[in-house]
Amino acid sequence: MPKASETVTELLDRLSVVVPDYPQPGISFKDLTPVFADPTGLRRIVDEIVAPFAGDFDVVAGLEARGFVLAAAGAYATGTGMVTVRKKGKLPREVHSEDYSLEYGTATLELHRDDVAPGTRVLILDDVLATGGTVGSAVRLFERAGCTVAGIGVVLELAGLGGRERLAGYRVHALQKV
Ligand SMILES: O=P(O)(O)OC[C@H]1O[C@H](OP(=O)(O)OP(=O)(O)O)[C@H](O)[C@@H]1O
Ligand SMILES: Nc1ncnc2[nH]cnc12
Repeated sequence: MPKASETVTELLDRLSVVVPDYPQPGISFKDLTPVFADPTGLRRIVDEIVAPFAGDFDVVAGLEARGFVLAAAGAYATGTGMVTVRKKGKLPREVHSEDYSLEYGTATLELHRDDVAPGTRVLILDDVLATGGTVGSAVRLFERAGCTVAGIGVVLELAGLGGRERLAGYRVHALQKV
C-alpha cells in the first residue's frame, strides 16, 4: 500500500520490475508495464514527465512501442496532439527513416513526412533512455522534418550507457536515474 506522500522515485521502486538477462544475456531489463498498469502510477509519471516542458511544445511524440503509452496520455493531458514514431515498415505513407543501434540490437525508426509541419515544437517521450540510440534517431527524424525538439522526457535513465551525453544540447528530463 503506497503512503500518501510517496515520491515518484518511491513509486517507481515499488512498481517497476528488473528482469535479468532479458532480452539477451547480460541485459538487466527495466520493465515499467506494472507502472503503466497502476492507476496512480500512470497518472503520476505522465504528469511529472510533461511538467518541466509546460507551454514549450505543440505536439507530443511517442516512440514505438512503450513511448506510445506515455505520449498518448501526455498529449491528452496537455490538450496537444500525438505523433507516432514507428519501427520500419509500419507507416503507410511517405516517411523519413533513420537507422540506429540500441542496448540490445539495431533498428530503424520512421516518421510520416507530413504528420508534423515545419516549425512544430516537439516533446519526445519514451520509457527508458539507455544508449540514446532510439531517442537520437527520433531527434534526427524531427529535425529532418523541419521541427524543433523542445525536449525529451523519459521515465528511467540508465546511467553509464551514454544516453545523456549523446543528447548533449537538448533538454532531457528523467524521472529517475538508475
Ligand atoms: O537508449 P536506447 O539504447 O536506444 O534504448 C532505449 C529504447 O529501448 C527500448 O525500446 P525497444 O527498442 O526495446 O522497443 P519496444 O518499446 O518496442 O519494446 C525502450 O523502450 C527505448 O525505446
Ligand atoms: N535495460 C533496459 N531495460 C528496458 N528497456 C531498455 N531499452 C534499452 N535498454 C533497456
